[in-house]
Amino acid sequence: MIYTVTLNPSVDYIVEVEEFTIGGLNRMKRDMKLPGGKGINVSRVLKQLGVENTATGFLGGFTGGYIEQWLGQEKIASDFVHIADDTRINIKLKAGEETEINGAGPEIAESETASLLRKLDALKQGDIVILSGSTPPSLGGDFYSRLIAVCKQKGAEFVIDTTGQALTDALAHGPLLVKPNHHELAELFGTQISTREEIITYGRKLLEGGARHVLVSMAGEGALFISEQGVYHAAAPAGRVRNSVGAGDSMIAGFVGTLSLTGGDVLEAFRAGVASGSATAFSDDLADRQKIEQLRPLVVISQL
Ligand SMILES: Nc1ncnc2c1ncn2[C@@H]1O[C@H](COP(=O)(O)OP(=O)(O)OP(=O)(O)O)[C@@H](O)[C@H]1O
Ligand SMILES: O=P(O)(O)OC[C@@]1(O)O[C@H](CO)[C@@H](O)[C@@H]1O
Repeated sequence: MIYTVTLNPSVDYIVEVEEFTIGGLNRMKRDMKLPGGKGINVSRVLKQLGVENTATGFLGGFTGGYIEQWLGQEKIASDFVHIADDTRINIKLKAGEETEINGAGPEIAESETASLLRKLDALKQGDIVILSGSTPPSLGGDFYSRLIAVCKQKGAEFVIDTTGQALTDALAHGPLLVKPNHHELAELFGTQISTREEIITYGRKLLEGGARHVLVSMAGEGALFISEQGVYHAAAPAGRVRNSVGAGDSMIAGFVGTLSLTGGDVLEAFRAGVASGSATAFSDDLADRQKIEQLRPLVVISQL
């Protein structure tokens, strides 16, 4: 079974204005309220790909209820800890460019933390746990380490999509996949990255640090895949970008879902990852199956 863990879900409030005036009254041209948070996005795209999975983490209040109901309508199995505080609302403002304002996240009580750890007790060998997104401040910086320890103890594989120290600490435990974008990769090493060669150099360091597979996404420039099998580039298919929120999560879903469906074909997984990321970038909501399948044959992979 594949599990996604979203410690800090969100209702993504996508707001489109013709022109944004700071300090003035802006009227929305269009708005959408979507379930969000990185692991939840991964779950929704996995479902589109026909990969059954269970979404877990913390949900609370009217916002948490909204997300749970949406997942239910899409027939995605969910097993969240219900918390007393409200799940956050993240604002995604579209005014030509995309501006994001993400909430810090709710207060999580110790008893709620203990409930999540108890749920993970059911993990077993062969399971894959996808740990994605930020951690609400009340959980403390090392919470992912505790979850990784449970995965290891149960013999489950894990994927981690987060930033900073939590990502660095996770490497030594052998994540199945890490997927920084090229800006996050540079930040992780406290450096500037301007060429493909530099991305490969720093991406290899993640592999040497313990990751089994490394994807470095580069938005419209596609992605690099770095693993023991070699280094590959995939160009992103061309299309009109509508909403790139969740493109990275879709890429993780495409990769992990296809790896699991094919029994380990990493290049097919890479292709599906890029197709899923781009399919989301070209959609208002996350990618659906039809769009992913349409783009899959258009992804050109070359070995470097
Ligand atoms: N403008 C775009 N055109 C085509 N494909 C895109 C575009 N933006 C994203 N993608 C696809 O999605 C993948 C992931 O995108 P990106 O590098 O933006 O990830 P990310 O920064 O983690 O995204 P996010 O945080 O918005 O979820 C890219 O490798 C590419 O395949
Ligand atoms: O604040 P975090 O947890 O880092 O990111 C949360 C978030 O920006 O990530 C998803 C897109 O990847 C959105 O659905 C959500 O709003």
